[in-house]
Amino acid sequence: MHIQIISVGKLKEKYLVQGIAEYVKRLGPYARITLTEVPDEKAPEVLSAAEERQVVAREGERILSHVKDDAHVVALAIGGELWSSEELAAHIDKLGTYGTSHVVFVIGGSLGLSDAVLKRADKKLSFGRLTYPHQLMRLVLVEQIYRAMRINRGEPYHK
Ligand SMILES: C[S@@+](CC[C@H](N)C(=O)[O-])C[C@H]1O[C@@H](n2cnc3c(N)ncnc32)[C@H](O)[C@@H]1O
Repeated sequence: MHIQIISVGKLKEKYLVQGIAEYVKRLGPYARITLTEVPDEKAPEVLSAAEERQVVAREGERILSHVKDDAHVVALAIGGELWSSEELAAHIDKLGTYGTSHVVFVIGGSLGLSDAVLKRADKKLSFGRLTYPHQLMRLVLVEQIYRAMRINRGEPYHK
């Protein structure tokens, strides 16, 4: 299975770069993982609501330009469905069983995801009602994908 993670902005923090690289390495035997970073829209700190919508829409267009038509898209959204790790594992397993070979996880930028991206998403997944910084979210997500793969293979991992 090809798992692609699309996120907004260049990852800068060294500890996040290293943590993500570690989980991508661990995921090697389970799936092909690709990380796609789209540029964030440069904007002043203070924006009107209309300007914020424009920023999010532009970032959304960049995200969607990397989404293939046949890909199954899971958008990370605070208001999305709440799944356990086992439910995420079961979802990925089911996709593989029914022949989906390309799964895309999408993480928004600091202002979130556009309506167009949310509309394209096949699933909206919430990691709870807390707001995570978008760069940290990438590390949390790769760990959960790794956990899901271990669950699906029946392999031991931290409870
Ligand atoms: C800083 S958050 C954006 C906050 C923005 N106000 C919103 O409501 O989407 C950046 C991105 O990280 C992801 N994210 C942050 N917290 C999340 C959570 N609890 N569950 C799922 N995704 C989350 C989402 O993809 C979000 O677009």
